[in-house]
Amino acid sequence: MGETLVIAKGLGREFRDGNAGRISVLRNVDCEIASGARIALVGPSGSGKTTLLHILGGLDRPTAGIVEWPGLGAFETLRPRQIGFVFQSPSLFPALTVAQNVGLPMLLAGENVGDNDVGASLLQSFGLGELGDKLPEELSGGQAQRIAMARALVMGPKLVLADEPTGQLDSRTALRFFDAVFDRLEGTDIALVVATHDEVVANRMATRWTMDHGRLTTGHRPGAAAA
Ligand SMILES: Nc1ncnc2c1ncn2[C@@H]1O[C@H](COP(=O)(O)OP(=O)(O)OP(=O)(O)O)[C@@H](O)[C@H]1O
Repeated sequence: MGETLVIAKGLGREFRDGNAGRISVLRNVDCEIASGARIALVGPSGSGKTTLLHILGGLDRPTAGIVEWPGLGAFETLRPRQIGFVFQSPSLFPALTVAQNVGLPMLLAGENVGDNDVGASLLQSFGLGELGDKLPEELSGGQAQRIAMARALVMGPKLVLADEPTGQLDSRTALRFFDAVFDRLEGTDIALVVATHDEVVANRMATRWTMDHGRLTTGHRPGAAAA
């Protein structure tokens, strides 16, 4: 077991609904992410997966329970340096080229982007090396998602939280993409949590978390291919 990066206990998240009532989206969720983890987060639409990822990434606050980042330092420095986040919709900036989108976290962190060799090599290993000069409007949805993953990895974070990063790819292409992602992660301690509806992708991860009506069951899959 690696270093504990994130730990959550008794998480609850309520939202107001349209009728001035409240809906409970997360209920008493306990979970922990260790360095090097490969976790698939599965569950039906609306079960609370995105909400959990946002809280684990410090993008949203729980209404009950606690979340802490013992292995990732101060809250203010979590992103983009410690946590790379892939949003369900890839959210690339339309006026920036693919290469500029991938390099954006470095720019925001005050780093010298220069030729951005890391970004270029990420694009290359994801089979997107030819797209650096393209604008987002010229991409397919699946390409945009993979570029968002490259952007999440460019700072060398300790944790990547990815919300349906292959939702617009067929299972075979998604698996090939994850092979490339695992190759990039080989020899690093980077932890990966992927929300997915794709069983083929989920089975590639060592650990499965299952969300059902806001309740989370965590479990290890001893026979899984990835560590
Ligand atoms: N800001 C919000 N205000 C009110 N309700 C919300 C808000 N965000 C999410 N919800 C509700 O919380 C529930 C869980 O949403 P969430 O996006 O976390 O589910 P999900 O499992 O990621 O779904 P999907 O697989 O379709 O992406 C849904 O019923 C959703 O409508």
